[in-house]
Amino acid sequence: MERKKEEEVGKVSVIETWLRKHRLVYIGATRHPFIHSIRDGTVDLSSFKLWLEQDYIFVRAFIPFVASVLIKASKESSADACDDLEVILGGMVALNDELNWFKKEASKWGVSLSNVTPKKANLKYCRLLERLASPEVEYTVAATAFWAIETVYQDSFAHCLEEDSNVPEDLKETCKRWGNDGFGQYCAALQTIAERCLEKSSEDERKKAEVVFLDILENEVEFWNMSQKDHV
Ligand SMILES: Cc1ncc(CO)c(N)n1
Repeated sequence: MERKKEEEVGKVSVIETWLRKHRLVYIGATRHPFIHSIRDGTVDLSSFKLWLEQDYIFVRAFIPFVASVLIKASKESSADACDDLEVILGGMVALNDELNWFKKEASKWGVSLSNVTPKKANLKYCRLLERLASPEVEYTVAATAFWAIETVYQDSFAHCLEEDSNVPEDLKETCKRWGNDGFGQYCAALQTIAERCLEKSSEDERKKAEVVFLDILENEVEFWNMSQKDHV
């Protein structure tokens, strides 16, 4: 039924196809037990603090990756890519706010960010970011990765803000940080960029982007696991 309708309306986007094909992995990354525990208010606070410390390190490593996407966007010559630069630059500005937010949030919880040792899953994810920042990685692949990384957080934390949730008052700020509508629109803009690139790209490039998409989802699952593991 659904398929027939799509044929009438037009073809399904590349990203939509992936989301269907890899639905279980995507759900694993965006509906993780750690996220459920924030959503229902049963979260273990030492897990939350551990996540906060580790995510601060991740975000610091994320910034040079986003800068690399910005550089790639600036070299795109096609006319339809001219707005990409502004969207990505907006993302960089938001990351500056985010770093300040981490510092504020850490002091609220009595967490020190100055001497955090990155855990294995975090190091692994940061190394993936480093590889993806390389000039050899095509803009399509990098833009897809960027979209996926932001979207996992957006989808996860927006889930925590749904009406039937029971997020503790002092964790609402965190959920809003990534779950708010503005961040949702930003992720939609990143999706538009990635999708446009994917539609124009070669089969080979599209395949590479799909592999990276899956790699990111798996790293996100491991990142959530890491936050819970030592504290269950
Ligand atoms: C692990 C991780 N993934 C995605 C984001 C989104 O910025 C983040 N802050 N941390």
